[in-house]
Amino acid sequence: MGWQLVRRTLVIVLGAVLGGLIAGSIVRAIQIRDGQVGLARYAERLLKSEQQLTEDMEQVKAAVDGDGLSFCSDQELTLMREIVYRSANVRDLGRIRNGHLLCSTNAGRLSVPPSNTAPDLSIGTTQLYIDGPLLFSDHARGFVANMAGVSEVINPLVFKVLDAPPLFYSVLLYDRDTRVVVPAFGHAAPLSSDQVIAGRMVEKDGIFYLPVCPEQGMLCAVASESRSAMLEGNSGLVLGYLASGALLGGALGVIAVLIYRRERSFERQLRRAIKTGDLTLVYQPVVDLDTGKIVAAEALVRWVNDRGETVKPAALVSIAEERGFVGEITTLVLGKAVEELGDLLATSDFRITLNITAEDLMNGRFLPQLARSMLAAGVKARSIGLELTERSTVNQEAAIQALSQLKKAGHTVYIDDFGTGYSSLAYLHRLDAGAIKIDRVFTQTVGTQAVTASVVPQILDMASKLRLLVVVEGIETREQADYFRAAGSGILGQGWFFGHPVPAAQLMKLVQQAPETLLTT
Ligand SMILES: Nc1nc2c(ncn2[C@@H]2O[C@@H]3COP(=O)(O)O[C@H]4[C@@H](O)[C@H](n5cnc6c(=O)[nH]c(N)nc65)O[C@@H]4COP(=O)(O)O[C@H]3[C@H]2O)c(=O)[nH]1
Repeated sequence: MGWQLVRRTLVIVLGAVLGGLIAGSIVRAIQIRDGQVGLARYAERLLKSEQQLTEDMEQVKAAVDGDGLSFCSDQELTLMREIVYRSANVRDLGRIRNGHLLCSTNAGRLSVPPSNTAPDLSIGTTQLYIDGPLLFSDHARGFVANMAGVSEVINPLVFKVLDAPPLFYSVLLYDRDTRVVVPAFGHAAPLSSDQVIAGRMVEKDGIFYLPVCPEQGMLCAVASESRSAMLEGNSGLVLGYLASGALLGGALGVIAVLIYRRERSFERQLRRAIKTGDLTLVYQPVVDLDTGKIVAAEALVRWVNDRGETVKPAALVSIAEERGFVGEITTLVLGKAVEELGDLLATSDFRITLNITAEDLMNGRFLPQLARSMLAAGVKARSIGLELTERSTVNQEAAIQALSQLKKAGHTVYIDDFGTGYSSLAYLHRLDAGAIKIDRVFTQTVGTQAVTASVVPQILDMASKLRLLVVVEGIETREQADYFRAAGSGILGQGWFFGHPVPAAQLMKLVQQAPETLLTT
């Protein structure tokens, strides 16, 4: 009892821990997704700033180019100073002739033009210096764009306003012809030119980088944020998720324990019912379609549990199979069937069929038990057929061996629910089964347009070639009965049209009655 309590508590605790873990990973995934959405929004803002800078630089150049004043004159220098004063991004403005800077707003007219150094990047006629020397002081350096006729020094803090830790930016120069990308402003981004141009999110060393390059212009941007920063914050929400996950997991654990207990109690009740013989049998008539005579019956188990509920046989058989005691049900059914119908079987050609499982086939006890029961009741082997689903014969070699033993003993083996499994014709031949029971899904297609209807004639044809007895299951209408009667001779039918499963006494009465004119002439 103590151990059981420990086990149940463990299941619930495990459920809670698992639930917490699952919720935790869901929250993390949500946080990362939200973080990436935020990063994309930030990248858009960077792009807008880049566009503004590009437009500003172009307007400044156009204003100087078209000023109509004489080159580097006092009037032009005054105008250029006004332009710089008004510009948000340009900090110094100069005039270039023959590749040499001849005057600038900061330095005035230059008697000796400064010597030219190699640019970091040349795009068309524009030469770009990321960290170029500035004229107003020996140590001053900055971003310089020398265009045809005009030189512009850009405010190094132009993007600084966008720095919003934990979000960081990098602005890069982009030469579309050579597909080369060179970092210019902001933080370093360890991406190759191709990665930047591709514009797809990349994660490197725990940092997400989102590059964006506009369709035009010479600037690209990369927005970045670390994974850990994305996962930080909103701890209330995270804790909430974790707690609900743990709660849900715990609740699932409780449900699992309850289901287990229910199954255990179901199993206990069933075992008790088998011991006390509380399982009963009903028999469903099987009719020769040619004559309308009841020639056989299928034994079907029935159980009303402690609560007065009728339990479906498929459910109790599957629990018994799962827990390894289905053989006890087979033994009980065999004993009851022989006890209830032994006289009829011993004194006539009437047959019954019993459902058996793969476990019965393999356990080695079933066959001798069957033989003993028949001997005691004076029943011949051909009076007892055994039904096996295709599923039970999956273990091919063992099934073939077990089936051949049954056949040798004189029993007919029926492949139940035929057509719903995976038996190939060749396999069926190797199994050496004597009969097939065509599943009721095929019977239902008779008289309909269902595609499977076309399978029925093929099954019948194949059965006739292999000399297999055919029982058609689930006949519910006269039309279905007529169809199969017309389809060949010697076919047997079973279904509500001929009769529901009934207790033994009622079956005996039905068998003794003259065949009803169930079939049309
Ligand atoms: N819709 C429809 N159904 C019809 C008609 N005629 C008969 N049936 C139902 O179809 C099932 C035929 O049995 P099964 O294919 O061997 O399928 C059986 C069999 O596989 C298994 N079973 C029943 N009794 C036993 C048993 O004693 N041992 C074993 N191992 N399995 C059993 O449980 C399954 C279900 O049995 P049941 O619920 O008794 O359901 C029975 C029967 O009541 C019809 O015209 N229309």
